[in-house]
Amino acid sequence: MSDKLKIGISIGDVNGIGLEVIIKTLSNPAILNYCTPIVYGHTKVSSFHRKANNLGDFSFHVINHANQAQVKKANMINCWEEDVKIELGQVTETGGKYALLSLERATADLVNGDIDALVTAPINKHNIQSETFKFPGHTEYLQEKSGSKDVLMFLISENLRVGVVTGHIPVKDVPTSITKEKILSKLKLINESLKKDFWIEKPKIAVLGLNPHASDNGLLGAEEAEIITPAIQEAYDKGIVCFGPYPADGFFGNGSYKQFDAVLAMYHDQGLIPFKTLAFHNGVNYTAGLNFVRTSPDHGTGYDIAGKDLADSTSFTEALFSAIHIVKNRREQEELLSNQLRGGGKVVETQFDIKDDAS
Ligand SMILES: NC(=O)C1=CN([C@@H]2O[C@H](COP(=O)(O)OP(=O)(O)OC[C@H]3O[C@@H](n4cnc5c(N)ncnc54)[C@H](O)[C@@H]3O)[C@@H](O)[C@H]2O)C=CC1
Ligand SMILES: NCC(=O)COP(=O)(O)O
Repeated sequence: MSDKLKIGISIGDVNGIGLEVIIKTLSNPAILNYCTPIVYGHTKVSSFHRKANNLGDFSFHVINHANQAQVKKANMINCWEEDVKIELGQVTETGGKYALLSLERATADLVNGDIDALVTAPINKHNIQSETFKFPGHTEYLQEKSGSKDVLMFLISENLRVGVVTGHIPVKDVPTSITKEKILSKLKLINESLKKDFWIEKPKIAVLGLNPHASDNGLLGAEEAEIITPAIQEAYDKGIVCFGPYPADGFFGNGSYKQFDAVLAMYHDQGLIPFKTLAFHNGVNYTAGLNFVRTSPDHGTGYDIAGKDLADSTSFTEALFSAIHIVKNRREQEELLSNQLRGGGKVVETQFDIKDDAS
C-alpha cells in the first residue's frame, strides 16, 4: 500500500478558473511524487478547460471511488453523467449546481476518511446557494460537516499568517459580532493551529484593533478598551502569547507583522486586503479548527480571465502542498505525543488545554 496522501480536489465553479489551475498544477509530474490527487468533477468538463486554455495533452485516470486511486496518476471521479453547459466567465445556475455536486462528493469522502485532505477550487458564493447549501462559503459549510464548535479563516503564506475574528458577514454587523469570547476562541484556534499544524512551539500572535488608530485611547471608539484588550489579557493569562491591539493601518506597511507568527484581524477585509497585497500569488486559505484538513487558493473564480490561459496556478499548488504538510505535521505530532500526559495525547500547556481536557 502506498504511503502517499490522497488529496481530494473539488473543481469549484465550472465557468471560472478552477479547472485551469488544477490542470496546470497536476500537469507537473513531480507533484505525483508527493501525493495522489483525486479530482471530483467530470473528464468532459476538464477536457473543455484543457482545450480552452491550450493546456496540451494532459489527461485524468478515471476511477469510481477514492479507494481505486492509482499512485503516480492524476485521478478523476466522474460525479455526474450528463453533459454540462459551460459558459466561461458567466455566473450561471449551472456553475453553482456542479460546483456543489463536486464539493458534496469530495466532502463525503473526506468525512469518511477515504481521502486525507481536501483542496477546494473557488466557488461563487451566490450561485451555489440551494436547499443543501445555505452557507456563505466553504468555511461555514465544512464547519458544519466537521461538527466543530468554532473554526478560523486562516490565510497563510511563507512569511505571513492572518486569521479573522469575523468572516463572511456584512460590515455593518462587524462591531456587534466582536465579543471577548469570540476573540478568545479565535486566539485559541490560532495558537493551537500554529503548534499542531505548523509546528511552531511558542507562537507569538498580534491582535489588531477595530477602530482607526486602535481608537486612540478611546477617542475613536470603545471596543478596544471594553472588548479587545480584556480578551488579549485573558488569553495571555491563560498562556497564549499575544499582544495588541495594534492600529491596523500601519501594521503591515511598516513590517511589524514580521515580528509575529500570526496576526488576528477583526474582520474579513481588514485581514485579507493586506494579506492579498503581500501574498496574492502564493497565499493559501486554510480552515483551522476542523477535524480534517481543508485548504484552497486565496483567489476567487477569476471570471474575467476564465478560458484565457492567464490564471496563475501558484496559489493552488501552494494550497495542495500546504494540505500535505498540515496532514503530515498533525499525524507526526499525534504520534510523538501518543504516550505523553493524558490518554488522548494532548499537550497540556495552557489553561484552555486543562479546561478542554476536563470536558
Ligand atoms: N474560496 C473560494 O471559493 C473563494 C471564492 N470567491 C468568489 O469568487 C468570485 C469572484 O471574486 P473576486 O472578488 O472577483 O475575486 P477573484 O480572486 O476571482 O478575482 C480578483 C482579480 O484577481 C484576478 N485573479 C484571481 N485569481 C487569479 C489567478 N490565479 N491568476 C491571475 N489572476 C487572478 C482576477 O482575474 C481578478 O482580476 C466571487 O463570487 C467570490 O465570492 C472569492 C474568494 C475565495
Ligand atoms: N476570501 C476568503 C474567502 O472568501 C473564503 O471563502 P471560503 O473558503 O469560505 O469559501
